[in-house]
Amino acid sequence: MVSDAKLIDGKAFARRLRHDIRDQAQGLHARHGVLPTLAVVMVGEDPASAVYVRNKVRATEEAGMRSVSHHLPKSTTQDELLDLIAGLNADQSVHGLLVQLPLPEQIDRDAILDAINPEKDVDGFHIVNAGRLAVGRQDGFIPCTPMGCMMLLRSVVPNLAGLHAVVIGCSNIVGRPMARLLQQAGCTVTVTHLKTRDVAAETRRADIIVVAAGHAGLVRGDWVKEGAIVIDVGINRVDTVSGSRLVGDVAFDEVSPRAAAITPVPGGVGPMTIACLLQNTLQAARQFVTGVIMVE
Ligand SMILES: Nc1nc(=O)c2c([nH]1)NC[C@@H]1CN(c3ccc(C(=O)N[C@@H](CCC(=O)O)C(=O)O)cc3)C=[N+]21
Ligand SMILES: [Mg+2]
Repeated sequence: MVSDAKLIDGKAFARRLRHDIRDQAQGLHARHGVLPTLAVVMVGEDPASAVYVRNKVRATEEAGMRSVSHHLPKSTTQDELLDLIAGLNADQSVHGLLVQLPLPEQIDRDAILDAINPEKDVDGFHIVNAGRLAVGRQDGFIPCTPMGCMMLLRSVVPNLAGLHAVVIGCSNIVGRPMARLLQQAGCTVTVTHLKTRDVAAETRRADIIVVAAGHAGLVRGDWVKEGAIVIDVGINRVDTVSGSRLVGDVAFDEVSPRAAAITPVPGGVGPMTIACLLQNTLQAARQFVTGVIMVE
């Protein structure tokens, strides 16, 4: 007899986390006079990006932190964007800095990401922070989505050591850093990607499945072992007769009866991504304070 999976409530988890962050941000401000500040840069008119940026700005302010946003036209040149980043890097009142992706095609994404001061790189996308994570150092910024996934996993299974985790997708933003974090937590990790011959054969053996493929309903019921934990990073807008709705990369109705625990979409990983961005912004402001104290 199968019982329904335990729903992992990312929205509630994120709300508690944002509340804790708010207290800590206030404490930092009271003790050191530093108001943690996040600069968000968006280029162009991608409607989904505009929604995410608005949500980030609102969450930052609700957590008692300051946000500065810069919205540049779609025609912005790479040099113009680099100039803006240089100014924000030099601005002592800005602790965290992110450039919303995707960028227009005339701009080289890696050149932009690598221009951000790594100590302000709250997305954790700079090559220095990717490198820190890759070699297991603890002093970098961890990308927000994988960080949020780890928190949700640990809320279900505090000790992940020895479990077999399968990550579907190997982007620099989710899959790769996710695999590294799982490995550091003691999991045996398999990463599947577009060239993998039989993804389902891998997921069927998994205790933990993290899917970030950007493919609605990819993970079917028979891909999942009874009692597995399933983390759905997918955000797919699909059209229905009554408008559009958001679905993940997991065929939720098929998978949830088999899984021990599963994240919904919406209300799972997405809200955690934003809460972890605030966590990283607080960390950036703390490190700024520590640096100032050491210089004094
Ligand atoms: N430099 C950069 N950093 C990012 O972190 C980044 C980015 N670029 N580009 C786009 C992706 C996407 N992303 C999401 C954040 C929150 C939700 C989120 O809150 N989702 C809600 C639903 C939101 C809705 O209803 O549309 C949920 O899943 O419950 C989703 C996706 C951050 N991204
Ligand atoms: Mg979600």
